[in-house]
Amino acid sequence: MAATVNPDLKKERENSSFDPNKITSFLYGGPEIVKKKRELESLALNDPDYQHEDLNFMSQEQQYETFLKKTLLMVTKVRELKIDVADRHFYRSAVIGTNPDPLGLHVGMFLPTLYGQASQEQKDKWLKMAENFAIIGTYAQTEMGHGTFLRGLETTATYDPTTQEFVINTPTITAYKWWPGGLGKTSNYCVLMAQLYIHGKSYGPHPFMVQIRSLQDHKPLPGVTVGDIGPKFGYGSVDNGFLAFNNVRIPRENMLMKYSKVEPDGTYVKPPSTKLAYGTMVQVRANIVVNSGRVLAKAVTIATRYSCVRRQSEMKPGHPEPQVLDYVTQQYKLFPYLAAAYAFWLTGQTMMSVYTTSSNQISKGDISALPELHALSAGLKALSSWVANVGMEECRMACGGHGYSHASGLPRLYANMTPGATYEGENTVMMLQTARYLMKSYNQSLQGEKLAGSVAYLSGVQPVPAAGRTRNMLDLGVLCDAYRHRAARLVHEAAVQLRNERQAGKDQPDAWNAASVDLVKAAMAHSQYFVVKNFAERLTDSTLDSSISDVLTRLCQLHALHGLVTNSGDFLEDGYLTGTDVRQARRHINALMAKLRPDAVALVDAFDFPDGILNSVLGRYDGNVYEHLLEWAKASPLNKTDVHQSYHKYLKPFLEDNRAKL
Ligand SMILES: CC(C)(COP(=O)(O)OP(=O)(O)OC[C@H]1O[C@@H](n2cnc3c(N)ncnc32)[C@H](O)[C@@H]1OP(=O)(O)O)[C@@H](O)C(=O)NCCC(=O)NCCSC(=O)CCCC(=O)O
Ligand SMILES: Cc1cc2nc3c(=O)[nH]c(=O)nc-3n(C[C@H](O)[C@H](O)[C@H](O)COP(=O)(O)OP(=O)(O)OC[C@H]3O[C@@H](n4cnc5c(N)ncnc54)[C@H](O)[C@@H]3O)c2cc1C
Repeated sequence: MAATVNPDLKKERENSSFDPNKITSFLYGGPEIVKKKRELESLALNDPDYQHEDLNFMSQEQQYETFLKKTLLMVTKVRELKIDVADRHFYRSAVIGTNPDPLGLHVGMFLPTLYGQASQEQKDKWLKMAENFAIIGTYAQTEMGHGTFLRGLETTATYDPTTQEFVINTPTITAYKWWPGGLGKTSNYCVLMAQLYIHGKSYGPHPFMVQIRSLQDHKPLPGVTVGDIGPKFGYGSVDNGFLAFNNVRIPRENMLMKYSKVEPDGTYVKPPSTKLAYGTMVQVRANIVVNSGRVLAKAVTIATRYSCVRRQSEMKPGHPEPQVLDYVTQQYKLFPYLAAAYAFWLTGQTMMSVYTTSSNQISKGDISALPELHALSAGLKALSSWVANVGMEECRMACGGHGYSHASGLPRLYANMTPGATYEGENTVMMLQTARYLMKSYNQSLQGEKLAGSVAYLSGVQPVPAAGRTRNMLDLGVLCDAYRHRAARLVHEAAVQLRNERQAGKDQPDAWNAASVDLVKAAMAHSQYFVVKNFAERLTDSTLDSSISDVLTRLCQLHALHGLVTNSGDFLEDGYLTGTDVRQARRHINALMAKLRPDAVALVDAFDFPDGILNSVLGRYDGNVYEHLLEWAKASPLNKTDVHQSYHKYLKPFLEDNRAKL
């Protein structure tokens, strides 16, 4: 086995213009954090207790069992090692890689819902148990018939004042809870979203704490039907489940009552906003923005390293085969996603800081930040997960045939991450939520109100510049202005279209539906402007070393220019940019790619994913791809014996029969 680094990758690293550690430090928030991250990762990756056969060689049942064992062990070890809460994600992501785990919903939604929606008494009662995994819960909201439309949920929680209980029921097949992670086999509790009924009146979806399995033998409690929904596109390591109730009674105190309340006599106390019950989803959407950046970073790390190791075809007659990354078309496949990975990594950080500030404000009772937080997180969640989806697939195809093998890590990455476009709010639906906020804000600005936050720019649409003006299309200020203009114009045009539909006689919902393609386009442009502006602003950080600010600036320019060229119609339509500007933009892209080429490997190294986390033969740090491909294939279950048992069962008699008939 080759112990040395592949010479092509070695040369790439020697020729880069900067030290990748500096960018790693920038991406993670300083050298101390990077040090901690690396320590925790190597602790997890070198722990023999976490080793197991490749998941790709396992059935769904084996994957679930392996991951259950592994995540339970992780919980115990995190406690023993006394890892700080703030650092746990480093350890966790090294243990689970890019696979979801059966406790993911407990940590990611069940606990956050208790923190965000439970009253103090309820926290006193359940938090200690939940935080210490004495109970395991999930977030059971989606039903077979309704995921998007929460007001359409059919599960009922009917208050019975005589016993001071809620009676939970699943009135139809479509009311079965369907999808919640960890529900199928793992959880014994859940936060259940159900329609609250009091004295025959409906109050809409509310969260309830419901025990579903016995703490003694893990059997479903009386009246509870629960199980696994079966194999999926990915997510083999998680037991997504179904759940139904038949007259299951829970105490009144089990409705999560931080905001809405039901008094013993059945009096309903309204929350300051009914949407506070949707708070956990907002948090997870903000997290998806962070994850999309990371996932894209993983995919481009794999494809970029491999493209330096892979040599193919003859570029110049008689010359050695070039590294495929030297083909400019290959650069055009990968570098825009390299730039997008950086863009979303940084957007994710800003999104999380907006989330933290706003949610602190909200939990103190000031809910004024809620609409902006919802609109921003919905739009960025949708944009980032869409780009990650397309990018992961582009990276897979850029690896040629080997990209299709599970050895590349890319099919599994894709299958596990693509639902980010669907769960936690289907992307089109999320863009329409952002559009709703944009339309409201736009109308407020028409009425002379001053707008703040991400929509402040809607207050004044910039005029189209005079013809003949030349621009420097590499100037980040010019690029931000162009994105800003496009967003403001598309918001304006969607608003005009809505108004025209109304004037043509449609009611508001029909007009909204008729204008919805343009509304999504406007929300997309708004979100893209946010990402480009955020990237450019981060580069103004005066502590940035010039060697890295130069290369990061190129990435930012490439990100903005690539988006501009691929959506050029939007910028040209009203004459804001000219054909010359777009032509210039295309030329700059080529020049930027040529400048980025020697830094490509260093730029992906800077994401600092150890091999154990990347889990890809093609993306290995040492580039020794071919010998490990062979080793990986040899470990495949079909190769455990030279002659497979099916030969004796089927092939042998078939061949013998055919030979006998000759
Ligand atoms: C689509 C909507 C937003 C529609 O809700 P609606 O009540 O019909 O609302 P509407 O009439 O369109 O708007 C009414 C109003 O509510 C606002 N709003 C809506 N959601 C929020 C929020 N979260 N925070 C703050 N405000 C919110 C809207 O902006 C509207 O405001 P407005 O009237 O315009 O002032 C909602 O139903 C929804 O959020 N659906 C998506 C469901 C979802 O995200 N499910 C996630 C399940 S858990 C999961 O998938 C976990 C996977 C994790 C994993 O496996 O890793
Ligand atoms: C891997 C995975 C894990 C999940 N985990 C959980 C979990 O832990 N807990 C949980 O509760 N749920 C979970 N879900 C469910 C998930 O949240 C829902 O699937 C998601 O919210 C989308 O809802 P839906 O399935 O009803 O899609 P639908 O709304 O039926 O979407 C179908 C199509 O209709 C369109 N559409 C729907 N409404 C509108 C509209 N108003 N305007 C325009 N177009 C519209 C959509 O854009 C989409 O194209 C999970 C799902 C997956 C795939």
